[in-house]
This record gives sequence, C-alpha cells and structure tokens, in this order.
Amino acid sequence: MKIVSAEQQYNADKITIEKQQITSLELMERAGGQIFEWLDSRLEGVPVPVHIFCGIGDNGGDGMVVGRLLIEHGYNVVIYVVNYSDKRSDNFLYNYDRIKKVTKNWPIIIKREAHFPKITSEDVVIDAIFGIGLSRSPEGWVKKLITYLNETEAFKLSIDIPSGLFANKALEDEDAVFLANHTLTFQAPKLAFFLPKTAPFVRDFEVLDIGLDSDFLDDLKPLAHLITLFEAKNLYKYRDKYAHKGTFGHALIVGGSYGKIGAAVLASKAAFKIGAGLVTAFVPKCGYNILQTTIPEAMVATDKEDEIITNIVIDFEPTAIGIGMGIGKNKATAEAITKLFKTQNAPMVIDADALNILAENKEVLKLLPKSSILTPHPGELKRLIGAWKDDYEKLEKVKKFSKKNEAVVIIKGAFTTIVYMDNLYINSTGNPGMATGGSGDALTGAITGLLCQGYNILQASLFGVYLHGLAGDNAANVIGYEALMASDIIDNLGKAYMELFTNDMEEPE
Ligand SMILES: NC(=O)C1=CN([C@@H]2O[C@H](COP(=O)(O)OP(=O)(O)OC[C@H]3O[C@@H](n4cnc5c(N)ncnc54)[C@H](O)[C@@H]3O)[C@@H](O)[C@H]2O)[C@@H](O)CC1
Ligand SMILES: [K+]
Repeated sequence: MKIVSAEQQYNADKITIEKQQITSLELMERAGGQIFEWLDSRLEGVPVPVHIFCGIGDNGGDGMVVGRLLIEHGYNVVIYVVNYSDKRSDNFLYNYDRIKKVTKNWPIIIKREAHFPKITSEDVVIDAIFGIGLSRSPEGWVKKLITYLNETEAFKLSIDIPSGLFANKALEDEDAVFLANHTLTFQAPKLAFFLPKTAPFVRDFEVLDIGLDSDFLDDLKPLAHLITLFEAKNLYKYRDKYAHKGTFGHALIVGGSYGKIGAAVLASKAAFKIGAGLVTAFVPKCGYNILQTTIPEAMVATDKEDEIITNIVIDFEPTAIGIGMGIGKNKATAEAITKLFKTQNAPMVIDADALNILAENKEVLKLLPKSSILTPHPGELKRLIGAWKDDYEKLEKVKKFSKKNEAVVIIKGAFTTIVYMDNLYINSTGNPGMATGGSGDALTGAITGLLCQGYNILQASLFGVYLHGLAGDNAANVIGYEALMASDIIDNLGKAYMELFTNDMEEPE
C-alpha cells in the first residue's frame, strides 16, 4: 500500500474531482460518509454523547458532514467550531450551513479557554480540528484545547490525521498534538503514522477508501510502501515440485561466543524454518556440542579458538551468509570479519556486533561487500551513521548510506523500516512482545534463509521482516506479549507462510 505525501494527496483529490466530474463537496460528502458509516456500525444507534471539534478548513468540513449524518440518524451530537481563524474554507462554510437544516442546535463557537466544554469518560470526542493542511504547530488556546481534550477519558477519534501532526514533516511541538485512540485516514496512510516520534499519537489507524483516482495513485512514486499481506503474498516464490535441497541453497551462519552460542542457534534454526536447504553454523569451539544437540539438521564448523571467532574457514561456497549475532567485538573477531568481507562473494546479512565492528572501524566499512543487508536497531544505527535531529533526517541519512554502499538497511523497531537506495518500505506486522532477546538473531537467520532460496536482497528483507513479524503476531495471539520468546517466533514461521494464503485479502485501493 502506498504512503503518500500531503501534496500528493491534494493532487489526487484534484485529479479525482476532474476525472470523475464531481465537486469537492461531493468528495467531502464521501469522506464524511465513510467516517459516519464506521461510527454507525460501532455505535449501533446508541445515543452516547458525541462531541465533534471542527476546525475551519476542509478537515473541519469533514467533521460537519459527520455531525450532520449522525444527527440525521438520531445520535446525540454536539458540534463545536474551533475558530482559530476567520478564513473559513468554502467546503467548511457550505457544510456548516447545512447543519441548520437538521437541527436547531447550532454549532458552538470556541474562541477561548472559557468556552471549553465538559467531557466525561462516557463520551466520544471527534477531532476534525486540523488535517493535512496544518502548516505550523497549534498555539495559544487551540493548543490548550488539544491538551484539555487529551486529558479527558473519552474515546478519541481523529479524522484523517491527529490534529497537530504534519503528514510528512518533523513534529515541532509534541505538547500540541491530539492523542487519538483511533485515526480514520483517507485513501492512504501518512508517513507520520509510522515514525518513532509521531506514531504514538496515532495508535490504531484504518484507511478509508474514498474512491480517489486509481490510475493517478498507481503511477505515483510514493514516499514509502507499506508492506501488508498483499505485498507479502506477491513476494512469495512457489516451490518447484521437483526441487531438492540444493535448490534452496546453503546458508552460513557465523555467530556466537562463550555465553552467547544461543544467538547462533536461533539464527540457524530460523534459516532452516524459513526454508533454507542446508545450514552450516560457524561458531567458536565451545559451541560445537550445543549446535549439534539443539539442531541436528545443521552442520557445524568451528573456529580454532574455544570462546571467540578468530578465523572463518569453511570448505563450501555458501549461497548467503548471516553474520554478527553474539560474536563480541574482540580485535581478532573484527579481523576475521574483515577477511570474510574480502574473500566472500555471497550476499550477507550483517547484524549486532558485526555492525558495531563496522561502525568502529571505518576501514572495515569500506570493505563492506555490495549487496549486503544491515539490520541495526536504533542504537546500532546511530553508531553507524551518526546522530540525527529528527525522524526525517534519519531516513535521509540512511538513504544516503544505502546508496553509497548499495546496501539494504533494515531499521528495527515498532514499524521496522527497510531502506534501499531512495526507496522506503514500512512493515505492518509485529508487536511489543517481540522486544525480547534473540528476536533479532531470528530475523537475521530468516533473511539469510530467504536469500538462499533465490530472493534478492530487497525481496528477502521485505519478506523476512514481514514473516518474522507475522510469526511474532501469531505467537502473541496464543501466549501473549510477555511470554513471547524468540524461539516462539521461529516456531511460528511455518504458520506465517500458511497464513499468507489462508487469509485472502484484496489490496486496498
Ligand atoms: N481536498 C479535498 O477534496 C478533500 C479534503 N479532505 C479533508 O481536507 C483536509 C485538508 O483540508 P485543508 O487543506 O482545508 O486544511 P486543514 O483543514 O487541515 O487546515 C485548515 C487551514 O488552517 C490553516 N492552518 C494551518 N495550520 C494552522 C495553525 N497552526 N493555526 C491556525 N491555522 C492554521 C491553514 O491555512 C489550513 O488551510 C484533509 O485532511 C481532509 O480531512 C477530505 O474531505 C477529502 C477530500
Ligand atoms: K484531525
């Protein structure tokens, strides 16, 4: 699914109006109508007090449409005009006027703090104050209204975007953002919904299809792609009936040190579970028995040293390599990695301490093989590319890094973001239960296993992150967030594959 900019959204509105020969009021009626349907199907006629706060632009116009439709259907509605300016939009004015025809209760004008209404925990608050037209952070009494509403215990629903957030620009004042329980957004999600500083204000969101021109949207280069079930299904490569284990490659997992052999175990297991034909784990000597016992399917090669990796010698050509989990940052280990970079041509997934070795030795970074996949969490990323002032600068820096090194960078987190050259991809699966030791090792193993099966570096990254998240979601559904461990993610990879095809879903427009 495409994530578009505010400008692209305005263009899509404009082109739709032209091509479908409708007025912008008709488009607004569609948008407001969708919000009404959503509410009506949940409230089912129960007249809970609904307070709609409308700005004076088109987002406020949407709020007026919702208010009118709710009143027409017998709901208990109070509409407020958050009168931060007298420059009311035409669409707003028209729909403001139409309220007169359905009720004697004219909307209440709010111009200062004294006008703020009483809200109880039983009420529903709808935020139609600002939409994607926000140009600067709300100030003065409007900001106070937003914080006042945030402090109420009412259920809070935002139309299009929580007021105070920019669709695709860094947040200026986090105290001036409506804290929605749920956001209903039109046609395409906004980038702010996924970035660490702004996503917490959106919480849950749903995309409502308002029938914008599909040709225009199809041709658009979006800000980012959201990887949903639809995209994941398209990535899947069917297995040939006559395949043999050689068809699915030979993964090399280089990981572990004394006390951290489990990292290599998890990565090797994930590589198998995602479908690699063969897996060899390269570990320090102390890991030999552990690997052979925990994963009899894997082959094991060992370093000459007992506790750390110092020289990676293997007697086969790996299809893909996963490296870094649990290896430590010993000098001899760094040298072993440098040598591996110089001598191996197979695509590599570089994780954990291997990333730190890269960040601390710029000379090693220069040797980074082209077509590598790096899987940093935010701390590792900072060590690699330096600090950033906001989420957007971070993404620009990562794009630059990706282009310079021809590498895929997977920024792990709540909405794992995959960066390749100038393109951004945001993963939709996963849950807070996955913030647990070893889940990164499982991801590295899974992506290595996909590379072995002929997925290219971008496909393996997107599909691996998606399946890993889906497996985590499946596990959490059964055992909950707290009990979830990395092994549960690995155990659920098979089910995640199967779910791709059991839950048939069309791509939302
Ligand atoms: N254009 C269309 O055809 C459609 C627009 N829709 C709605 O229209 C919204 C965008 O509407 P608008 O462009 O009118 O903008 P908004 O309603 O988001 O904002 C209203 C106006 O407030 C002013 N403003 C911005 N920041 C301010 C601040 N901090 N303090 C005071 N004033 C400020 C701006 O001049 C802006 O135009 C979307 O988010 C969506 O909800 C939907 O009805 C779908 C169709
Ligand atoms: K809003």
